[in-house]
Amino acid sequence: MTQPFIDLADVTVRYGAQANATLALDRTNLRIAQGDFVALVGPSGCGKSTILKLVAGLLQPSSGGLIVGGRESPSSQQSGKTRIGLAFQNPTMLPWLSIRDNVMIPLKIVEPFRQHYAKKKRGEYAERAEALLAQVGLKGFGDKRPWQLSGGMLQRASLCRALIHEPQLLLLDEPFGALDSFTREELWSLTQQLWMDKRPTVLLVTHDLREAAYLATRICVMSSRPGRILEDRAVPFARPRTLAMSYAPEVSALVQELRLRIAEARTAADAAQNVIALEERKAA
Ligand SMILES: Nc1ncnc2c1ncn2[C@@H]1O[C@H](COP(=O)(O)OP(=O)(O)OP(=O)(O)O)[C@@H](O)[C@H]1O
Repeated sequence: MTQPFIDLADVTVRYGAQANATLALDRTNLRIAQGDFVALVGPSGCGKSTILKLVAGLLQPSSGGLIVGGRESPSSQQSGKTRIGLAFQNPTMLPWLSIRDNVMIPLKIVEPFRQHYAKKKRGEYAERAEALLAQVGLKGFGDKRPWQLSGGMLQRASLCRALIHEPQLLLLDEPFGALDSFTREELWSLTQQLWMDKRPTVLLVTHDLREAAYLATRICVMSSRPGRILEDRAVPFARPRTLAMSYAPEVSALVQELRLRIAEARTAADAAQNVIALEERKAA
């Protein structure tokens, strides 16, 4: 890989005061090239969202080096230089705004869009929001309020909001986790389409291994906390991938291998925890 777009070099993150800090990441390394689609999977609490927060500039590493968008260590001010789109499991929409205005929020905040927002661009931006809403199947819903939409529709709108400012980097934290399986699979296709159109760099946190195999070009499996990348797998399947392909034997085999790897990581962590508990009981 030439200059990576994202580079975590021996990154350690501790939460809380030194005496009883939680070690979330321990000398974690992860390099991602521009335009790549990387899925982070691993046991619950292993530090996946912590990596997303670091990359978003919401959190600083306790030690180690961090490059985002080719620049070092993004603070919340610096991360403004890389346009970032975010979508989470529960899309938070401002209830007093229409869906269109919710989708347009990044354009009110992120430069260079912000300086044009109040002037002539307002109408142009509204058209852009409408076009994106139509692309995700929400044509005609721009005037509705968030409470008038289903969970799946809100998640589609939240993807539009994440993409409206044409981010170079898209951070997705279990964005489809709360949806029924039909809606989830529809949104996988949509996400693949949106990624293929604009090719942002994507970092997806998910517990769904079939989702990771369908969407990602690489899947990184993390160890139990403190998290490290245990395995970095290329996902070689041709694009555009279809839902039928996600049930193909080679995809199922990959999913099964990843499942076993995560189960091993959890068992190793449980065993280590038992040893610590035994030592503590002996010492007491
Ligand atoms: N603000 C915080 N203060 C203290 N501990 C935290 C904080 N945020 C996260 N942690 C702890 O750090 C560890 C990693 O958390 P993180 O949310 O990154 O894990 P995760 O892999 O995303 O979990 P999940 O899959 O359950 O969403 C967990 O043990 C968590 O309890």
